Amino acid sequence: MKIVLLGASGQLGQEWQVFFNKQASADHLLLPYTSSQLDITNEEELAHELEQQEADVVINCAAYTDVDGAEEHRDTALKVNAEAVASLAEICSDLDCMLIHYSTDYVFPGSLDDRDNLPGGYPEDYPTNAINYYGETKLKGEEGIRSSGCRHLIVRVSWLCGAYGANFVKTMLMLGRERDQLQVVNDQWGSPAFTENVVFNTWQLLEAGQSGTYHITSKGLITWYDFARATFEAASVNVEVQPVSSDQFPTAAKRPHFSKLNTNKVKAVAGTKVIDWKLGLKSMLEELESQAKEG
Ligand SMILES: NC(=O)C1=CN([C@@H]2O[C@H](COP(=O)(O)OP(=O)(O)OC[C@H]3O[C@@H](n4cnc5c(N)ncnc54)[C@H](OP(=O)(O)O)[C@@H]3O)[C@@H](O)[C@H]2O)C=CC1
Ligand SMILES: Cc1cn([C@H]2C[C@H](O)[C@@H](COP(=O)(O)OP(=O)(O)O[C@H]3O[C@@H](C)C(=O)[C@@H](O)[C@H]3O)O2)c(=O)[nH]c1=O
Repeated sequence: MKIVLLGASGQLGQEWQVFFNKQASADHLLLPYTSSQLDITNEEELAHELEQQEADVVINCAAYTDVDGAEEHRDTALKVNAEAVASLAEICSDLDCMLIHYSTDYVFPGSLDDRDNLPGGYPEDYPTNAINYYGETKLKGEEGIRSSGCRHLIVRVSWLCGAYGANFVKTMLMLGRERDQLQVVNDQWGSPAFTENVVFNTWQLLEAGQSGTYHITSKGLITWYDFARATFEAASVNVEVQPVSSDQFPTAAKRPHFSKLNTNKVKAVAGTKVIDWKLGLKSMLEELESQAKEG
């Protein structure tokens, strides 16, 4: 199976490469492209490259992920997350290639009422209404894929964290080591998805011949404050963490009060594993520690 990986230098892109390196199977050939090797907004180049490669599967990890930045740099966010994704889907449809694409919890409205009414989280078919511009662009990307008619898996993840690239856990560890005190919001609820588990489960979905939209995240419901506290405890970082409300931590883009994704659909597919968030955090921190030891 020939697999093209787009956005290869991001956190999920790097995790896919680690996964294939560990698998080392002669049955799978992974062709990773960083943004400088292939810019997905360059439609002509994208079509040319995919035609040349005759891939069976394209995994799209490329995205504009700066949530606050998207409010200001609207054109870029729209181009990368929506227009380029729609073109990619058309190309995949023409080439009869399977497209695996990632989307976000921020496609949902994220109200506190939803937290009370949906204790298990948003199911895949719950009506979308994006919370911010990044979420809007990601939603348009999803719609572009569905209307292209290409064979696809759209995997929505939330609060993505892993040992490679930038994420909340790594930001907290950096800030926690620099400062004596931090303020972290305690009125936004959700659950982290860990890159290693996301890649594993996506692969299970592909191997099981699944298509359509799936949610992948961990078990549990926590706030960012809980997540920060647990990170410092597990990594033995001594910093005072103050819980604050969203109003006390203003950001350019609005964040949801609730963005838990329901994982019943993925859980029903044989071979998948939905892990507890504490276990995901532990194994991520272990991986970071072993990277630090290796220097
Ligand atoms: N991070 C998170 O918390 C969440 C992420 N997601 C989704 O998961 C997916 C993976 O996210 P994640 O790995 O964290 O993202 P990252 O920001 O870590 O990586 C995104 C990658 O996309 C690349 N990229 C950006 N623009 C282009 C372009 N025009 N052409 C080609 N590549 C480009 C970037 O390249 P470069 O580094 O050179 O800019 C980067 O390597 C995305 O679809 C994201 O929307 C969903 C929910 C949560
Ligand atoms: C750094 C920091 C953040 N926060 C808050 C801001 C925000 O509400 C929350 C998380 O901050 P981040 O900047 O990591 O979060 P954010 O960029 O919103 O993360 C999102 O990324 C995109 C790509 C997604 O798709 C989402 O699923 C989600 O993971 O924590 C604090 O309260 N204190 C802090 O010191």
